[in-house]
Amino acid sequence: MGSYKNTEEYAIETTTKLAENFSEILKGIGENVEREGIVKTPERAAKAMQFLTSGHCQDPAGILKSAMFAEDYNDMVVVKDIELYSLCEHHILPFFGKAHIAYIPDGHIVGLSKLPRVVDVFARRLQVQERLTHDILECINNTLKPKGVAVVIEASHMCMMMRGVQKQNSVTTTSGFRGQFEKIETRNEFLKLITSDLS
Ligand SMILES: Nc1nc2c(ncn2[C@@H]2O[C@H](COP(=O)(O)OP(=O)(O)OP(=O)(O)O)[C@@H](O)[C@H]2O)c(=O)[nH]1
Ligand SMILES: [Zn+2]
Repeated sequence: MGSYKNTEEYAIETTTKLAENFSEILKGIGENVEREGIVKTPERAAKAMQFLTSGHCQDPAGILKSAMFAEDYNDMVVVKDIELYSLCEHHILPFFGKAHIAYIPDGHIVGLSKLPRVVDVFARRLQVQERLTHDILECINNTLKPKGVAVVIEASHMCMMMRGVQKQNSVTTTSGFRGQFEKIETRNEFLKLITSDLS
């Protein structure tokens, strides 16, 4: 009997192995792993890590393909302010912020919710912000095959805030553009829409 409601979502052998390792980490930082507050922490941390990296075994192209609809709409579709939480692969600390996505259909539109789902699949991996941006961009480009696609991510990195250089207010922006968004007017229209309140 698991003590967490999401137990069935995780491979139990992996949870067990990770929990053993987290227990060693706790000992390594001088904790008493028997004390009441943290006796279940190795298992909790294991499940949290499994959740935060669960995108490694999900199929983002399949998510898009599950809701593509033939539609004769040829203008820009923008979904902005998609919140994201990922882990930097250097320190395994969170980076978090917003993704903005646009595409121009070429015969097919995609269910709107699928774009944030694709963001989550790629964010729930060990990442760098640049690769996360390109993963999302290429997935949409190769699967939906639109006339153009654009992705902008703005994020803050805990490894630059809590430790290291300790800068609390820096925001990193990454972007990628394909197809019609490589034209400056189309790109500018998208950038204007994501910075306005009217998109
Ligand atoms: N380009 C890029 N760098 C990242 C990202 N996340 C973290 N980093 C950086 O990865 C780098 C790793 O540099 P190292 O010098 O090997 O690590 P470090 O000694 O912990 O570096 P400091 O963070 O400067 O203390 C750091 O400059 C981090 O800021 C990311 O998404 N993209
Ligand atoms: Zn980092």
